[in-house]
Amino acid sequence: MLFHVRMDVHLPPDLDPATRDDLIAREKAYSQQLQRNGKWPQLWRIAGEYANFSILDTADNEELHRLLSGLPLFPYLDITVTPLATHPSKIAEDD
Ligand SMILES: O=C(O)CC1=CCC(=O)O1
Repeated sequence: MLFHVRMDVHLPPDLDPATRDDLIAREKAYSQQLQRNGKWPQLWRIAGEYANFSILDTADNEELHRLLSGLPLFPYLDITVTPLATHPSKIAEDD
């Protein structure tokens, strides 16, 4: 199942710099592992914002929730999820 996910990052301005760096490093490692195993096929920075648009590909809503709630930055994210369905006008890859 494909999901469009928007994540807005809201780190407290007074967060200890070492804690901030550690969170961001762990977030990167976590997301890159999911990219490598195909669960997170698209990750885009929204230009001009500390936010991203992502496509996640999970077996079901429960797996999506598990992956998102495991993000190291999860306590600092506003997350908006949109389920995706195939558009009837989309051409096949080989058309
Ligand atoms: O958009 C961000 O910076 C938050 C984030 C999600 C995956 C990642 O590596 O960073």
